[in-house]
Amino acid sequence: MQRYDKATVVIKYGGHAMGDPKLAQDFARDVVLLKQSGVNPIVVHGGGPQIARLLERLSIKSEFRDGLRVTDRETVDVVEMVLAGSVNKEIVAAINAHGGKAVGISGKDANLMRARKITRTWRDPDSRIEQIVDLGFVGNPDQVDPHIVDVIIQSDLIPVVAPIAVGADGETLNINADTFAGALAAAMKAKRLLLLTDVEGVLDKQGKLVKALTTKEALALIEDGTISGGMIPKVESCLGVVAKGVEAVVILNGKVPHAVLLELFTEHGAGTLIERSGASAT
Ligand SMILES: Nc1ncnc2c1ncn2[C@@H]1O[C@H](COP(=O)(O)OP(=O)(O)O)[C@@H](O)[C@H]1O
Ligand SMILES: CC(=O)N[C@@H](CCC(=O)OP(=O)(O)O)C(=O)O
Repeated sequence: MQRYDKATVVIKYGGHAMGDPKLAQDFARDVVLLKQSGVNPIVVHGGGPQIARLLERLSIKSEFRDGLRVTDRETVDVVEMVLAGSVNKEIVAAINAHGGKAVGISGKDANLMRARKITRTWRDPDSRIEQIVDLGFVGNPDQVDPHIVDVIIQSDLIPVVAPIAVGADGETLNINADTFAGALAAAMKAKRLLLLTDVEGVLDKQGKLVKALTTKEALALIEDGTISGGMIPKVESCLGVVAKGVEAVVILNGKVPHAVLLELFTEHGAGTLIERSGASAT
C-alpha cells in the first residue's frame, strides 16, 4: 500500500459532490483526519450548481461550451461572489467545525494563479461544424506561484482554494475547478490529485466504469463523444497533470461516503486512475 506521510494530496471537491449536507460533513471530517495522519491535503473546490442557482435568482442566463461556462462581465462577478465567498467559507467552516484549521483563499491571493483568457474551438454536436467561441472572462492557468499555499501548509493549516485567477490586465478570470486543481497539483508536485465528482469515474459507451485510462484512450473517448460536458475539462486536466510529473490522478465519486479515505488507504482504490506511464500508483 502507498504511504502518504507528509505527501501533498490535492483534492478537487466538485459542486455536485457537495450537494448533500451529510456527505459534506463527512468530507470535512476526512480532510481533518488526513491532516492528523500526516498527509498535507489541499482542497480546491468547484461550485457550478451553486453559481447556477444564484444566476437563476438574478435572472442571468448562462451557457456552457465543452464544460466551460461562457462568462460575461456580469456573470464573472457572480462567479467570484459564489466561489470565493459563500462556497469557500462554507467548506472552511465545515473543516474547522471538525477540529481542523482551514484557511480559505482564491487564486488571486498572493498571485497564486495568473491566467490567460481563452477562446476555444467548439464542435456543434449536431452539425459537427467547428466554431471559434469567445468564452468571455474564462482563463487557463498561465503562471502558478504556490508560495502562499506552502506558507499555509507550513503553518500546519489546511488551504481551501477557490478557482478564481487574475488575468494579464488585472481582470478576474473564471477557471474551471478541475483545470485549476490540476495546475496547482503540478506546481506543488503533489503525490496525488483526486477529482471528486458525482459519477463513479469515466464511463464507457455502455455506462461501465473505466478503471484505468491511458492518454491515448482518453483522447479517443473525447474525440468520439463518449466523454462530453464537464468530463472533458476533468480528463484534459488529468492528462496535463500526469505529463507534468504528478504520479497519478483519480476521478472518483464524491457521493460515496469517505471516498477520499477509501481511495488513499485501501488496496482496491476507487474510480478511474490516470497515471504517468511507468509510474506504479497502486
Ligand atoms: N464518459 C463519461 N463518464 C462519466 N461522466 C461523464 C462522461 N461524459 C460526460 N459526463 C458527465 O460529466 C459529469 C461530471 O462533470 P461535472 O458536471 O462538471 O462535475 P463536477 O461538478 O463534479 O466537476 C457527469 O455527471 C456526467 O454527466
Ligand atoms: C470556466 C468554468 O466553467 N468555471 C466553473 C467554475 C466552477 C466549477 O468548475 O465548478 P464544478 O467543479 O462544480 O463544476 C463554472 O463557472 O461553473
